Amino acid sequence: MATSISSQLLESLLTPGRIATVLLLFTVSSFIVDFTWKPRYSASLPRVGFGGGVVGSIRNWVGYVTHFNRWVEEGYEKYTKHNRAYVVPSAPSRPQEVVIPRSQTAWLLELPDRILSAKEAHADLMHGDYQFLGTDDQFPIGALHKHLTRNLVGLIPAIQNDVHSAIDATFGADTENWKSLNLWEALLGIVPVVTNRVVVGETCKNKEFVDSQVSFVDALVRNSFILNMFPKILHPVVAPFVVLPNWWIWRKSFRILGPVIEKRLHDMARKAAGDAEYEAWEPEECLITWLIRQAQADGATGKLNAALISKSLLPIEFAAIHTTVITGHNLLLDLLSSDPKDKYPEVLREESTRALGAEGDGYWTKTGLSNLYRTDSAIRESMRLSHFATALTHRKVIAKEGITNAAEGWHVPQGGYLMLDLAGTHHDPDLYPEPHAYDPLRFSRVREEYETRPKEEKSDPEEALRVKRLGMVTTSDAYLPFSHGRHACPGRFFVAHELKMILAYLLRNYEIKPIAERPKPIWIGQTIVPPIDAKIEIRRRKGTV
Ligand code: HEM
Repeated sequence: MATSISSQLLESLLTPGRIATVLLLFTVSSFIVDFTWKPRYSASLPRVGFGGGVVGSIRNWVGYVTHFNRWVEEGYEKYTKHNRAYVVPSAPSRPQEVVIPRSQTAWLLELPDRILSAKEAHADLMHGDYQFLGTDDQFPIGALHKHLTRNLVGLIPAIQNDVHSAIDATFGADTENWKSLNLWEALLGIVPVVTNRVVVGETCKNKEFVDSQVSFVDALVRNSFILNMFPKILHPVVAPFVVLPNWWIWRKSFRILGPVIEKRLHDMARKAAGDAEYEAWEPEECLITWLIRQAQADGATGKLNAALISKSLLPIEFAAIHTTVITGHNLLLDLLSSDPKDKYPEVLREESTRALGAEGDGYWTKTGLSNLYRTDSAIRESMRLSHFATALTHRKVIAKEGITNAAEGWHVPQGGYLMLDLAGTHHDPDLYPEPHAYDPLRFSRVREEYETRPKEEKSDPEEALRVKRLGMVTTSDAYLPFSHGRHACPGRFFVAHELKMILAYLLRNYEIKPIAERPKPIWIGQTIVPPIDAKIEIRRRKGTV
């Protein structure tokens, strides 16, 4: 009798309508709990968006997807330009952010990590605690900061070979017929292979492995978007399910990479133990080796584990692959849709032919690549104009007491967020005349004009420094695609080499038709969805095969 009553009760409770109502109530109450947990900012800070309170917050969450850029544009004119901070709404699961004016960039970036954290901000944005399968991303980030740039010169020939073979395989050798190719897919055939040269060395030639890393990053971006739409309080329940594809992809890729790492661990251990057989042996320079070297140097034997090392590569694959693909995509779209009368692709082709000719043996050197002023400028200008996120510098307040800004007197409590507005800065006519035009020689003109001056007109050291700082890897408070300060992207020196070699090889070996109109991205919140349908028409130059 009791059993039949309880089963009747259960049946009546489990009607689809009731389940939907319960789920809806649960979600709404989770949003309310989330809302009450979010940090509150000083009332003295001005706001953009649809207003405060519960109704305003709900409108802001919905409006975030379509209105974020408009809010930041408005904030730039009203507040940033007048050296004032302001608050902009965020996605539902995230706290609102305080946008810091350019004049206070140094203040923001010089605060120590124990007060204002880049790590926590990155982890929250990408839900790294769930998505990177339980690894600490500071291990690979630290290793990359320390080892990448110092090993870059030695890696140039291998990177160049990878660039050439990946481009040949993607664009083909037909010198007669024009091929119409999807540019996004073409770049996905090139950039991940080349990028993986510094991550996994020779294994970058294993297509199945490289494809798995691209799938991992795709899953990461997708999951991040999904989780951003859930109240944070539900993440511990929802996230383990959302990130199941990450585990699956990692397991698949580990079948390929696991034996490579096991062997490297074995060989490096024998070398470190002074085994005579290994005296002349040197490990391949790549992140796998740098992680092992770092763990050996720190005496962190627990980190000398193949599974952990392979998981530690994942945050770097994320930081490196799509950022570079989008940047290359923007660069080619900007360049090919520039006015054909200016013949900019031809100008860059001529420059790289001249510079490579001076190298003698057909291989780039660091000096040769750094002499590509115009190519460097064309990339820097595209990164200025065609940014892929409204902001790329976010910091989270982790100090218990919060932070107080002395210049304006406002306070942000623990858990609050601060950001630098890249979009407004990059399009400010006071910093960049005609800011919405793609002017590929914007920076090289100044550098070249300076070089041609007689010696006596180059005696001002400040001016010399200012000119030198126009190269694409130099960050500043007015140029933020790689962010700025001590957490500025450590991969940017590699990216500069990679993109210059890609562009030089493409332009020297292929004809590409101009594009009549620059395909536009779609914005969702503060990031773009690139125009991934864009196509280019391309044909191998005669006499280059
Ligand atoms: C065009 C391509 C790239 C762009 C636009 C880019 C941009 C950025 C930005 C904006 C940051 C955030 C810094 C901050 O929070 O202040 C960053 C961090 C980082 N990037 Fe890149 N990146 C690119 C390529 C790469 C590559 C190829 C690698 C590795 C080979 C890499 C490794 C990293 C790492 C490890 C960090 C974290 C640094 C830290 O927290 O100290 N990036 N990048």
